[in-house]
Amino acid sequence: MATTKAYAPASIGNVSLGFDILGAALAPIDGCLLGDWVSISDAEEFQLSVDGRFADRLPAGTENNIVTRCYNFFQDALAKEGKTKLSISMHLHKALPIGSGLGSSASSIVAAFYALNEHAGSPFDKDSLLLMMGELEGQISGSIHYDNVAPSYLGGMTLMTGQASPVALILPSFDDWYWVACYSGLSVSTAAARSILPQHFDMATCLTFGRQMGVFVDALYRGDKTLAASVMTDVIAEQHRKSLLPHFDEARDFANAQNGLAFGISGSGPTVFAVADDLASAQAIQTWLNDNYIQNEDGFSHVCKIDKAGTRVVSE
Ligand SMILES: Nc1ncnc2c1ncn2[C@@H]1O[C@H](COP(=O)(O)OP(=O)(O)O)[C@@H](O)[C@H]1O
Ligand SMILES: N[C@@H](CCOP(=O)(O)O)C(=O)O
Repeated sequence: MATTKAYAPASIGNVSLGFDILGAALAPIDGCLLGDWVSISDAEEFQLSVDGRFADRLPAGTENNIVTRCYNFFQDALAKEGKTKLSISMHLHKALPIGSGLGSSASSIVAAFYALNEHAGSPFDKDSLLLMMGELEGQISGSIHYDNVAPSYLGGMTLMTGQASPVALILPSFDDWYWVACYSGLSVSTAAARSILPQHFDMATCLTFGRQMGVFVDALYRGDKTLAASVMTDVIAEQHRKSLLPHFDEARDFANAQNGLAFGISGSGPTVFAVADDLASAQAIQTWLNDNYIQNEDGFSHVCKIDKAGTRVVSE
């Protein structure tokens, strides 16, 4: 029986400075897989089975799982192209907590579409698949944004173009940067965390947002780490969302005092991330976050590098 299994890494949406347009995929330095995986097998009838640490937090009912929606969307897309529909069953390994700010729904969506496309013999190109992924992410989080699906799919640090092709660009990143990601164990709904944001921003904020993005991309291409880190601040969402995150300001103060280069909310939180360019600082920040930011037994942290591979087929 033919089986296809795809893994899609966790991701940091926004990376502080790029609300909805910048994201980064994560690879823990201890080699563990931080992301969901989806496998597909030939079958007469569609079924979705689930397992994994956070499977029991998924909504009840196969039809309410985003993976089932991906399956239906993909089958319709095949039919529109005049191609034969798949006769399969799917399995989701749910490793990422829901509402964590680690791109949990995106990880399931990316792994599902990637596995479906591979299993079907790759009928859709990267941009077509990304547009499908963004559409499904939009259905679940309230509006289409690619800053989790694009890095999880393509790998690296990705910038959204707003164009149909290419949907996203992979930016250079610094190989010596460590990204400490700490999930507090609380759940913050992305849709709710989006609904508290203002719909309009003043001129000064818009100018800062644009300047920071431009400077950041230039600094990445020139390898200027100090300048790149100096513009990694969030003028859009952080001031509105940090009240949902107990100990956020103390965590930032500790990271800054520990040679941290940048600190912010991962996606819509409650995960926070800190960047350091030496392992000792990254580990000191991780220890503090473990002791002070984690709120319950669901919480965890990882010291990561950027995952440059993105989603990939993995063996059984
Ligand atoms: N496979 C899945 N993975 C994650 N969330 C799912 C999945 N299937 C359905 N959902 C639902 O989608 C919503 C995702 O919430 P959201 O806050 O966007 O999570 P995240 O920020 O972790 O991606 C939740 O209501 C969750 O129950
Ligand atoms: N740009 C989005 C990112 C949401 O990421 P998630 O991991 O919390 O789903 C936002 O900030 O709303």
